[in-house]
Amino acid sequence: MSGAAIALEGAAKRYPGGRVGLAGVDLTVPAGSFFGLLGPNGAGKTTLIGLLTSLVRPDGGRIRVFGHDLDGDAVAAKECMGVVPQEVNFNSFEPVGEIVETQAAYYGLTPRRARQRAGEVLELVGLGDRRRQTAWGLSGGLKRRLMIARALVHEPRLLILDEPTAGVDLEARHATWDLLRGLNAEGVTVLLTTHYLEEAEALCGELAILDGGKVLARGGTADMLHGLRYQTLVLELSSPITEVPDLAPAVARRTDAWTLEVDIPHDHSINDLFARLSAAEVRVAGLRQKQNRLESLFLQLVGSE
Ligand SMILES: Nc1ncnc2c1ncn2[C@@H]1O[C@H](COP(=O)(O)OP(=O)(O)OP(=O)(O)O)[C@@H](O)[C@H]1O
Repeated sequence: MSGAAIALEGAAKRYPGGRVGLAGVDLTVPAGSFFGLLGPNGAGKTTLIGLLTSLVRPDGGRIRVFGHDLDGDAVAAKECMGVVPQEVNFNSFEPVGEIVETQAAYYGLTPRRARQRAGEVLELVGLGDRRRQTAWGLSGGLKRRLMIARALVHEPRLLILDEPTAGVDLEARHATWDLLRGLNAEGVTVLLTTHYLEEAEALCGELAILDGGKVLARGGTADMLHGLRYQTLVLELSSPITEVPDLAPAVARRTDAWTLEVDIPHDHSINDLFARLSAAEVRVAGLRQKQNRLESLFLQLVGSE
């Protein structure tokens, strides 16, 4: 598949009170890609999704979905996309099957086709046997999956998910990852926002990093993460030191007699660091990461602006 699933040109949003949601963003999401939007709180990710789904009115710019302009051809654009919002937004007292069938009716499916299609998508997300239950009893992870099933009912070519695994347990997260990978392998373009770097790394072939309503960086995930030059570890020592050991290529700083901060290059192994510490007779009682990798990535990008 070629061409753009999403093309933003100068997409801008300023909220009442002056807060910048998006500051004139140009961004292309290729058809068939698995694309991640990353950024700290307030970066503009939800605003971007809001503009795509017409929940937020733009102040300027042009947005096209598979070539359909959201301004003039919104119905065609919306038929191409399925949306999974951040918050659960179905009636939990309704049966699972009806939640999906009602959505199908919005897209003009006949009742018979809606029932059939609901069965297919519920089966796909692992809720085939819950059709007659109310959504009330579903776990947080299964509620998200129900929203994915609902978003897929009209067979969209583009699936947009706002933090699809926020707050769900590890097992449910991995099940959702497998589901999304499968959809993408079948040709569905996937755009998601996430706070989890490991989620972006596990799923997304391409990333855009947003901050302050602007795209700070965009590229292939592997290339972007290669830009993470080092990670910083804080080592608590079991005996005090007076001199900073030479741990090259890692670089150590003494915070106090019992604490070392060590910058290790991303391609350097922790085992090697420990071998060097041991050779320097530095004994380590505990270790933690000073920043997580996502924070480091933001800091490096903001620092290099
Ligand atoms: N309805 C609103 N009214 C006023 N300001 C808003 C509104 N929605 C968002 N903003 C502001 O716009 C900026 C971008 O917010 P947005 O929610 O798009 O960021 P985000 O990257 O999705 O953040 P999060 O990860 O916390 O969801 C922030 O400064 C936010 O405070």
